[in-house]
Amino acid sequence: MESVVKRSLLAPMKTLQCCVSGDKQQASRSQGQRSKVTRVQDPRVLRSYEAELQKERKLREAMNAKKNAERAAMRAHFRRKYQLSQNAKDSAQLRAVGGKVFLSGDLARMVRPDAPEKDDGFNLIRAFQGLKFSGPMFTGSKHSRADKTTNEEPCRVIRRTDAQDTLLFSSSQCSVCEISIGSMFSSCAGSVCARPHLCVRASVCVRPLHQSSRSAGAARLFQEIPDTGSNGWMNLLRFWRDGRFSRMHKHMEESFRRLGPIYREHLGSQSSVNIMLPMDTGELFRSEGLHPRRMTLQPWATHRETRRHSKGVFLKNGTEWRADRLLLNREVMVSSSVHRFLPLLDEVAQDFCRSLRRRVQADGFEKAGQHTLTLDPSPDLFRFALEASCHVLYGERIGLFSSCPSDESERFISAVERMLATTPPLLYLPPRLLLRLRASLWTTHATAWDDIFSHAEQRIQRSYQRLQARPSAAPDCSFPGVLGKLMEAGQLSLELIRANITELMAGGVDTTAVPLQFALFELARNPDVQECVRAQVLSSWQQASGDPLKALQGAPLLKGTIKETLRLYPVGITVQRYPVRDIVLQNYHVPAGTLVQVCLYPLGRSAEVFSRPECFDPSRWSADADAGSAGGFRSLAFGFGSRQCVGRRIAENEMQLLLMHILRTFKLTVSSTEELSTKYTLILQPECPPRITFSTLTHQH
Ligand code: HEM
Repeated sequence: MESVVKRSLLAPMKTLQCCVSGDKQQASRSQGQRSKVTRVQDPRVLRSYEAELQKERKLREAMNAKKNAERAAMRAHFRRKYQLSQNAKDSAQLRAVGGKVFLSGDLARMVRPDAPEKDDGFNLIRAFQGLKFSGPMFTGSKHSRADKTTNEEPCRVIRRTDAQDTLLFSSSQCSVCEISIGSMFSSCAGSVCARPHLCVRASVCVRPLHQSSRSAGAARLFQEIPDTGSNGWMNLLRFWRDGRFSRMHKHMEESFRRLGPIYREHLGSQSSVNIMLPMDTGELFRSEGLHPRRMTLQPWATHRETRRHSKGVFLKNGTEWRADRLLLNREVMVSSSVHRFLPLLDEVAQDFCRSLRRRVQADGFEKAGQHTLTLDPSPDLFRFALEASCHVLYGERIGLFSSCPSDESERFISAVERMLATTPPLLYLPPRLLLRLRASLWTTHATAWDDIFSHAEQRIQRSYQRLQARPSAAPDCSFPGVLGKLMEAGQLSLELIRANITELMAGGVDTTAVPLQFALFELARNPDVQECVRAQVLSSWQQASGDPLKALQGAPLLKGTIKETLRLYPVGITVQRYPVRDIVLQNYHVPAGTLVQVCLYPLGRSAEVFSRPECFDPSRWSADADAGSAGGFRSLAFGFGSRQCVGRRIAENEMQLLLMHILRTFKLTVSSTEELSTKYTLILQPECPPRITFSTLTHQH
């Protein structure tokens, strides 16, 4: 019997081997042999084995196709994310499995990091996931007007009903996968489904992450959300009359106290839904779409349009924004770029401290070898921030710590201040009215921007000439600044480089100089905290042997100090988004396209979100302490997702490095530990800059 089986199997096995190895000669040889063998074998036995082999082959092919499709789906996902052209092979591999790909746990998590565990890291993969996980199609709700206008249709990832850790890639209209599988879903009524693993509605029923979406059926009407007054123009008049713009953050805090965790506000031409709780922010974040949009700063946009300047990432939207943003990320957000500019920031921070030390020694009073001087550090901090920005962006120092800094720089600093202060009152007027409004407010605003542009223009010209003059034969390896890198890359037109660099300049000075004032004040009025941070800084600095990156990594309390400062004094008091699908917040239905603002000032001071919110405690952000807390969406000063602050890495490192060197050099004290009054001028700042006492440490470390 054994010999019969062996003989009958031998030929087909050989044929198969030859097919796999591509050995034609051997294949034809074995064909010959087979004809010999089959002549002597029972054809029924042979057919049955051949059928078995055929089945096996099909199974293997199906498994291979599945694996290929899995890889193709991942490749397609990243291609779309990084805006690379699609690949026909990937599409074919996806088509081979009918557009269905079940991703295993790790891969699924890569494309769908539902709830960001950490809210402070920039992760290209996470930030540009660009995937929608639910939407009207999935929740069964009707498409809203705004939904129809949106032309984004990213891949959909749906949680399966029958598997805990598996995701189904579907692609009904997906431009990546190019496969139409609409029919797969259309026949299903949802409740009784022959193919529950393919049923969209069934998937939604078990989505565990969108608590609020689950209650969508019972959600209350949008109009039922409490508001602060239904007439936007009356409200705007009241704001102007009472000068309430400068107390916007307090107004928000008070409105939440009065109306609960969600309310609507109508101001002039703008209406918004205001929220603050992390669970609502999470829901908003998940619905921001591939091209997240913020509220347009209309006065800024009108300036660009009337002066015929291009817009940079701050003012752009859609695919244009994304294209510029990906190029900027490469130069300022990814870790290789941080390595490039960190030494430049460190150099400026060290120079600042040396110059301040000289001044304290020269002008302060001395006791037992310790020099002490009380001063308002804000003008110096503005100069520091400008010097640091220019060094990173243009690759050149502008000498602001010298005894007579240039008028040009002082003019720039004052222009940014004027531009910021005149923005909020102009923010809620329609653009046409802005243009007609030849009032001094608009003129002040527009000319402030003109000054900012002309400063940037001069710097750009200078850097351009410097780059041109670099000998091409022996290329200078030094970092040419972000501007130089963008020029070298040659992917953005000069006009777009100018637009973006000007925005980076305008956005990069006050935003860091002001939190530094608050940080110094809080460290000075919390001496125990100051000592803790200093102890960590000194030990880390010693171990890092002058390497700024290592020094920062070894002193996480510095990062905690910045996060804690921005919790209490967020530079921008809101982060705004227009959800691309209908969502449910606090059990109210919020249609797609509604302006939703996360109010950071009330969030940072909420006892519901932070324990002892009034305490300045950098250690609350340490990994251990944070792990026990309610999770993400609590530290949002830089915004979130792919549209988060593009200058974040510059800002964080710049501020941490300066604090590090100040703590190594000085002891900080304040005469009064009273709360600082704050005002809102597009950014949150102290009403009166705090005076800080700097005392030199006897042994500088
Ligand atoms: C403590 C310092 C800073 C804070 C708190 C801050 C905060 C923010 C916030 C909240 C946003 C909106 C993000 C969102 O919508 O999710 C933003 C956007 C932006 N920031 Fe910052 N920022 C800071 C420093 C900087 C610096 C130093 C620069 C330039 C070097 C900069 C340039 C920008 C730009 C260009 C955008 C627009 C990004 C986009 O729309 O793609 N910021 N910033």
